[in-house]
Amino acid sequence: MRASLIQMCVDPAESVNSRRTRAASLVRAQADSDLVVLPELWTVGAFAADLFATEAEALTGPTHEAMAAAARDAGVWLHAGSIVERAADGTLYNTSLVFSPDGQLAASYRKIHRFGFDQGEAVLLGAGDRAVTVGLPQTTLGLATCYDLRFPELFRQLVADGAQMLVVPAGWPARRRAHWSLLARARAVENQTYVLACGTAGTHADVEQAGHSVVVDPWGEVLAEAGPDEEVLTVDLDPAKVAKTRADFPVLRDRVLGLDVP
Ligand SMILES: O=C(O)CCC(=O)C(=O)O
Repeated sequence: MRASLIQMCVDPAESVNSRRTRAASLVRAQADSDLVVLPELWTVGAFAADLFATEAEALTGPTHEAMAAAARDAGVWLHAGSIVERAADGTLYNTSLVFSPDGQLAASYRKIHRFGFDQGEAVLLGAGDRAVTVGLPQTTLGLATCYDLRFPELFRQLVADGAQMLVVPAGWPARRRAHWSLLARARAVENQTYVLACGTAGTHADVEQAGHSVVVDPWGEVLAEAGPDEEVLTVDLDPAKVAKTRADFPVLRDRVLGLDVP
C-alpha cells in the first residue's frame, strides 16, 4: 500500500482558490499511490483565525467539489485534510473529509479537541463529538486532527473501533516541533498502528509551521520524514505489519480496563 502525504505550503500571498486548484493538481499527480493525505486547514491556514468565518464552507462546498474530482481522476483514497465547515445551524467546525477513489465522500470528522492556547479555534469553532474510522480495502483508517494528537484516549477509542492506520492532518507550529514527532511515535507505539501525520509548511499569521510530516510504523520506527518546506512524502506500507506487531508483542492484550481517571 503506497501513501503520499502532501505537505502544502500555506502562504497568505496565495488565494484560497489558487491553493485549492494547486492542491487538486498535486493530488492528481499521486495516481501511483493508494492513499493521499493533505494537512489540516490547508485552505486558510490553521492559525489564520480571522479567515475562519469568511472562508467557511458547507461540507459539500468548493473544497469538497475540487477534492472529490481530484480523488476520482487519480483513482485514490483521499484524506483531503480539513476545512472550516459551516454547519446548517451556522456553527463552524474544523472538519476532515475522506473520499473514495470514485469521488464519493466516505467519511467526515469534526475535530474533537479544539486548540485555544495561541490560536483562536477554541472560541470560534464548535467541537466534534464522534470518533471516526474509515474502512479501506487494505486497512482501517482512524481520523484525528492536529491538537488531538496530544490526547491518547481518542486514539484508544479509534483502535477499539478497529483503526490500524491513524491519519493526523495538522498545522503544527515550528515552536513546538519537538512534541510533533515524539507524539506521532508515541501514538504509533502505544497503539501498534501506523501513524501518518501530515503538516503544513511556510508561515501564515506570523506563525512558522513545523513541516516535518512523518510516517511511523507500528513498531514506532520513522519510515519517512519531510523537511520544512512544501514536499510530497511517499512511502510504501505493509498493512499486515499491524497484526504481526500485535501478535509478536501483544501489549494491547494486557490493557487493564476501567482505570479511566476523571
Ligand atoms: O498542540 C499543538 O502544539 C499545536 C496544535 C495546533 O496547532 C492545532 O491543533 O491547530
